[in-house]
Amino acid sequence: MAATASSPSSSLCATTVLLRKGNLNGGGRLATHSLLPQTTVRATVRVDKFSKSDIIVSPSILSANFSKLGEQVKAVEVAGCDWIHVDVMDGRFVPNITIGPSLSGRGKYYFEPSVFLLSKLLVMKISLLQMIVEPEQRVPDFIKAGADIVSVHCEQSSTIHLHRTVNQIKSLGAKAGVVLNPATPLSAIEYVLDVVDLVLIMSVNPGFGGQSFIESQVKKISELRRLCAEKGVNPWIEVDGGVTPSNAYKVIEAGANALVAGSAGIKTSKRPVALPV
Ligand SMILES: O=C(CO)[C@H](O)[C@H](O)COP(=O)(O)O
Ligand SMILES: [Co+2]
Repeated sequence: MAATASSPSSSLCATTVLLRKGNLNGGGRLATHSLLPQTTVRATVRVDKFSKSDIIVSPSILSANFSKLGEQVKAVEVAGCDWIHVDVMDGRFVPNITIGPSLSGRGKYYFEPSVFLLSKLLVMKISLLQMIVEPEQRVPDFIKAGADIVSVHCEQSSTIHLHRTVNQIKSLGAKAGVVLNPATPLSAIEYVLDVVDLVLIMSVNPGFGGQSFIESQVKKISELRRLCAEKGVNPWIEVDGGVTPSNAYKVIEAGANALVAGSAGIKTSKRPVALPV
């Protein structure tokens, strides 16, 4: 896909409007999120409609201007992006802190950036990456808030019981992903490869947008693709960090079919644009 966003049409943040509507309508949209079966249907059906032979571009909100978050994510959706990438960082597993599910009763306050707010605003799928210690503690809240795909790091300093956490995510109705830091070998996830929906290769050291792509990860992507073929499984293979229009071909050739685009996907100083593939 290759698309350019149009400028958000309303001067009033669309997020605010949607959340007001939700509240004015007796909170019906809020109630949906407290009912697990509806959340389950939403997450699985929404993600399953995508073909793994297409390339998904997933802009990362880490590169957005958070004071204009609603406008900027809406613009990338209008541009034709299908998934939005949300990094949850706790300042412990990675040296940065981002957003939570919702700190104020599921979007009660319109100014609070949260996963709930994004899910109310967007039709786009929310692909959530938990770069935190003990992600299992937060899985239910993020799924209730509207995450369609929940990915957790495989490193022991984040997720102690990876297989259990993957099953937890799936049992709550979302797609489950596992994430590897650049230094982590594929052997760390081999034993969950038959149960995950997505494997994400970090191609920068996680924490910040705008870093340079670590070239050694291309080989890791092709090894992962080969390992999946050997095992007869076909998870999404996603790459995150330093992916740009000039190196996207390398990771696609290596076998990736989902690309996170931070600084290449959302520019804070200009009108947001989608990464051409
Ligand atoms: O996980 C991340 C950094 O840790 C983010 O997804 C980040 O937004 C990627 O940004 P860029 O494409 O600019 O490298
Ligand atoms: Co990310």
